[in-house]
Amino acid sequence: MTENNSIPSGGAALELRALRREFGDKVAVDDIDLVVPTGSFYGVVGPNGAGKTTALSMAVGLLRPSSGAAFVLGLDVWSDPVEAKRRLGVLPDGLALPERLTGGELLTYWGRFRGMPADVVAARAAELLRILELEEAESLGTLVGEYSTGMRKKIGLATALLHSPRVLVLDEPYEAVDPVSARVLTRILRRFTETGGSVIISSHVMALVEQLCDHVAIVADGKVIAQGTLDEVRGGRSLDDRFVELVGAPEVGEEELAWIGG
Ligand SMILES: Nc1ncnc2c1ncn2[C@@H]1O[C@H](COP(=O)(O)OP(=O)(O)OP(=O)(O)O)[C@@H](O)[C@H]1O
Repeated sequence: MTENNSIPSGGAALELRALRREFGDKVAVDDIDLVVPTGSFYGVVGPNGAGKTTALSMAVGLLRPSSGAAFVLGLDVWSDPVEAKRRLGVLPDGLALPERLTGGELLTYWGRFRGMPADVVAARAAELLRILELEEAESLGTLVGEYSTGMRKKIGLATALLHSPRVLVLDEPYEAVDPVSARVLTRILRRFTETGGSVIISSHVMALVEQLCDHVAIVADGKVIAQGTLDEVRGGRSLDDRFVELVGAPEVGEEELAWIGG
C-alpha cells in the first residue's frame, strides 16, 4: 500500500484508491479509483474480462491487490479486515459452497461462524429461506450440492444478507435467477438502500442497471472509463448505446462466419 493510501477515507460506502492487480504480465485491474456514495445503488458494468470481478474481489478482501487500497465505510479492508468485513455482505463470483449441507444448515453454520446469537440466526434463516422461495427444498432436505444454479445464487445472497451488513457487494446477483425471484431480490435490495444501506452490483444487463442503479461505473481493459450518476454516465442516451460507444464493438463483415447456417 502506498503512502497516500494510508489517509483515512471520507466514509464513502466503498472507495478504491489506485487499486491494481497483475497476473504475470497481465494487468487485470489498472490503478482503479472509484467512490461509491453511501446509500447508493451502484452498478459496475464492462465487457467480459474487463476486470470487474478482480476489482470487486480485492475491494471486499478476497483477493490481495498488487498495490492500492480499498475502504469500506472508511475502514481499510486490508489493514482492518475484521471490522470492514463486519459491515460487508458479499456475493462473490463462483461462490464455493459446502455441498453436503441444506440451505438452512448452511445459514445456521454461517451465522454462528459470524458470532451471531443462535435464536437470531434461526429466525433470520427461516425468513430468508421463505422469502427467497427455498423453503420447500429445505423441507425436502435438499442439499446445496443438489441446488440449481439459481438456487445457489439465492442461498449465496442469503448468506450475504444474514448478518445485516451496511454495504452489499454482489457479483452478478441476477444471473440465473428466475423473474419472480428477481423481483423479490429487487425489493430486498431497494429496501436495503432506502434504510441507508449501499449496494454495489456487477452486471452485463444494461436495462437492469438502468432500472435499478442511481450510479454507474463502466470498466474496460482494467480501467474505469466513466463513473458518476446514471444520468451523468449515459449523457442523454441509453446506457447500452453509451457503453458500446465507449467500449467499442467489433464489426462482423459480410464474409465472416458465412459458413454459419450455410
Ligand atoms: N486468477 C487469474 N489468473 C490469471 N488471469 C486472471 C485471473 N483472474 C482473472 N484473470 C484475468 O484478468 C482479466 C480480468 O478478469 P475478470 O474476471 O476480473 O473480468 P470480468 O470483468 O469480471 O469479466 P466477466 O464479465 O467475463 O466476468 C481477464 O483477462 C482474466 O483473464
